[in-house]
Amino acid sequence: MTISVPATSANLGPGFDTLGLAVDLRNRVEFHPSKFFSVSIKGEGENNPRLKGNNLFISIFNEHYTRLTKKKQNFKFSFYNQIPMSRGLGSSSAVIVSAVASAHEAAGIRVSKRRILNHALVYEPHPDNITPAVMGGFNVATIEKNKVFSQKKHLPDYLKAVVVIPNKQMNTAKSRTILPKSYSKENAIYNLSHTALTVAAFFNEDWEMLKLAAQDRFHQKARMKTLPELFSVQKVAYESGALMSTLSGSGSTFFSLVYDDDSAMIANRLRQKFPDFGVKVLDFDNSGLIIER
Ligand SMILES: Nc1ncnc2c1ncn2[C@@H]1O[C@H](COP(=O)(O)OP(=O)(O)O)[C@@H](O)[C@H]1O
Ligand SMILES: N[C@@H](CCOP(=O)(O)O)C(=O)O
Repeated sequence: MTISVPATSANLGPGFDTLGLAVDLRNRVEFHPSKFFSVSIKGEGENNPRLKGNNLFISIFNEHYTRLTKKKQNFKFSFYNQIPMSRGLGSSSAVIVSAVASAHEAAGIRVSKRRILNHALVYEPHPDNITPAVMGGFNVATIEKNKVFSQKKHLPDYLKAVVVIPNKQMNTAKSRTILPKSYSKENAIYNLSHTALTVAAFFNEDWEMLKLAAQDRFHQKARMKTLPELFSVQKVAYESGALMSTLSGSGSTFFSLVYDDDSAMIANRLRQKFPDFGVKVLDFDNSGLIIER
């Protein structure tokens, strides 16, 4: 059994805790029942001994497997990770979603993606990453009565993501503590109207509107100040023709949406200007959670 989940870029500027999309960088896990518990990791996290034991995946998997089967069973898990940790590309959401989905599969219980999403919400209280991780594509999401309500837009092939990934880790929980405790009415209206315009631009495929729409007064500036080169990354991305360029999740990755035709040129400019940062051109992912039986 193989389960895979894509990386995500959340917020997309003004849509704090609300907007997110999936990119084609996946964490994959294979597992089967075994006499002894074992974990092997290839890719991201392979040199991290903490992940070989009771990591976030294992604890969520065990919780759901025991709840569903009322049994204890050892498994052999093999992880193939492409999503860098604590860089704003939704590594924790991918792990949470894959653990919930894997436990249901291991228990022989088939459930809808919506059900898996609602289980994932227990571990990640904002829906902007877990929704595209499960559904793929661009998503707008909210929570009502502990359930996620969302709308998805399929992203076309002629768009690409260019991500600039610094070495610096930014833990999401920690990076939420540096945000203001409250916002003025003026700034609330600013973000509300810009989020609405961003959503409309995605659904109407008005990509040229995104640069104006995707401006934020809630979280980006405070977070980018902790790694000031990110202001220059955004400037270079826009000067090179990016359609939108925003902090990815809580950072440190910077996400740009670009036309496919411009993607190599924009990525090369960013590589030249920021040789210490990783730069990748990625397809968008419209599949989300994939279960291969
Ligand atoms: N592949 C993984 N296996 C196990 N746990 C992981 C993995 N990736 C991320 N995590 C967990 O998620 C945490 C990172 O979460 P967070 O700071 O929200 O990063 P991100 O911005 O990438 O979602 C890690 O400290 C670890 O606990
Ligand atoms: N809305 C959240 C998104 C966090 O995304 P991540 O990829 O950094 O986990 C926030 O901005 O805190």
